[in-house]
Amino acid sequence: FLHLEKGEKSPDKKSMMELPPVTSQENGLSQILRLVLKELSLFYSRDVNGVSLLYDLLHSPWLQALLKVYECLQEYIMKKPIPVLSQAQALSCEVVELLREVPQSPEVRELRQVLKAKHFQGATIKRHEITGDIMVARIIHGGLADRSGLLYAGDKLVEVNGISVEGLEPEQVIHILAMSHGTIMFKVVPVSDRPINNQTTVYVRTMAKYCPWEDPIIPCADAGLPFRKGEILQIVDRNDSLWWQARKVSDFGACAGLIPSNHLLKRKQREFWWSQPFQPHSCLKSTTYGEEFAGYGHQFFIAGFRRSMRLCRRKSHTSQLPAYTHCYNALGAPYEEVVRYQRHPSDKHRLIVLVGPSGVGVNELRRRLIETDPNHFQSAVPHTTRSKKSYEEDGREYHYVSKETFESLVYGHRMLEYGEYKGNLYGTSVDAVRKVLDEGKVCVMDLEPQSIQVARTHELKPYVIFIKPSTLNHMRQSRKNARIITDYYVNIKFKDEDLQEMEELAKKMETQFGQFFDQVIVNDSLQEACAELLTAVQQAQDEPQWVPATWICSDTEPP
Ligand SMILES: Nc1ncnc2c1ncn2[C@@H]1O[C@H](COP(=O)(O)OP(=O)(O)OP(=O)(O)O)[C@@H](O)[C@H]1O
Repeated sequence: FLHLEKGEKSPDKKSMMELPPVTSQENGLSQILRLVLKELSLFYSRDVNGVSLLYDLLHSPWLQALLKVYECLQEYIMKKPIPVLSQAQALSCEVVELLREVPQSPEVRELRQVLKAKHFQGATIKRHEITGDIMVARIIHGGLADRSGLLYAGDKLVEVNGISVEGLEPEQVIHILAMSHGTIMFKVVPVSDRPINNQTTVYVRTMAKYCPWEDPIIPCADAGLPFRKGEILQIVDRNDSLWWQARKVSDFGACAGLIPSNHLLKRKQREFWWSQPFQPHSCLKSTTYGEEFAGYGHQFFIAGFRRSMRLCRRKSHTSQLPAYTHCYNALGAPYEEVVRYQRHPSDKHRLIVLVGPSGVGVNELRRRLIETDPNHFQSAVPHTTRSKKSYEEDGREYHYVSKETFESLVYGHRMLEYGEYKGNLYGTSVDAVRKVLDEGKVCVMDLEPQSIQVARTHELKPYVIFIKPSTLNHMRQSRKNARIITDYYVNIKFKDEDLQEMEELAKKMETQFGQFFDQVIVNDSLQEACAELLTAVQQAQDEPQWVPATWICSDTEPP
């Protein structure tokens, strides 16, 4: 289907010798076929056994098309050295007409689409700024042109299907291609220095979303690769400093598409990315906080299930504090280089972080996970500046520290997350998490999404699971008997607006922090969500996962 003619090169003499002798058009196979069909038609009406079958077979359009193509190719060989493009064009039209009535196989349909795609055969064209020539701007990795190995970026386009492209606008050339049926022939003058792509491929996680059709500066939107936040891309070509080529690891069969380079995307980000500030959850706005909750009413005590921790998060002033500034720095990198990592059985476990809007069931799921095997799963013991109660034990419910000690932990960046509640400070330290991991256990904690960045370190290698609410209708059913934990004394039923708020907040969290989520679990049926959580946690520990390259090799440069 794709014929590429390069410059003025004559046909290969050796291949000519090996071909059967030339048949002239008049005595050609089509002529013989016509005669045979004429003979057969005489017997057709007499109902001679098998004649109708033979007639239909020889009369089929595909056989006639095949003969036509064969004869025409013989003709081209005769008229050496230059193939006759006008004839080729006429031939392709005739053959297409012949085959038009024949139902097409899916493969033929697909091929037609490829051939008619706006970035023809996986290449883009542009007008040379100085000479005005139509040039091949880039070859799309894995596309038809790339696989043919015949077209290169920088080749000058001279003719398309016999029509000179001199003086034409690139759009007009595309129009000719779009109007062409079947075979498309290009006449090109090859670029003198063919580029060699000797770059190593790099894998990245996208930290922003991108839609080529909404990008006014992309050279060819049809050749663009749209992506969501958090997708893993394989970057296959970085020759152009502004436009790279990449493909999704989730769709390896597809050919590559254009994506803005790191440099370009950063520039764009400065213009319009992350313009919406994160809205903190307001579910508890009108709640009067009571006494903090201890023990959570369960048979055994699990550290880290402090209601005060969750309540103070919502009132926290964390974004003003130094520990949280990393978050904004990291958002500046549009692509994060990633590598495949599988924890060695002798390595420490990865930290499991659960994230979700208030009331979605983060703590319920965490508690149930720990209950499945309390010797294997554990929470980290938080710190607090409030005084110890008579029934409490230092290092079990909390680490009880002075305000000065707590603040020194904060300013020393030792706190993963912290906040103030009723005049006391509460927080979880890196050391508390490390203690669980050092004991060979899996540390499971919940974090506000703004704090994920702080936990994303080479040491903790957090695996982040987003707990997502199901649809409103489902939640109205499933949360009938559930209680929102807002206060020590009053556990109120979920109202419709609480559920709506949960849904809205979940959307915002996904939009703003979705790039950090390794897994998303919809908490519809508690039992199913628990089973999914257990599987996800096991996969995080025992199966290969994409992690930032800096966690594995500390000297990795950003792509
Ligand atoms: N899938 C579910 N089906 C029914 N009830 C659920 C489900 N998930 C959680 N719940 C209930 O919803 C209530 C709130 O859950 P939970 O306390 O775990 O929320 P949370 O995400 O930790 O939010 P917060 O931090 O505000 O407490 C609890 O009563 C819990 O038992």
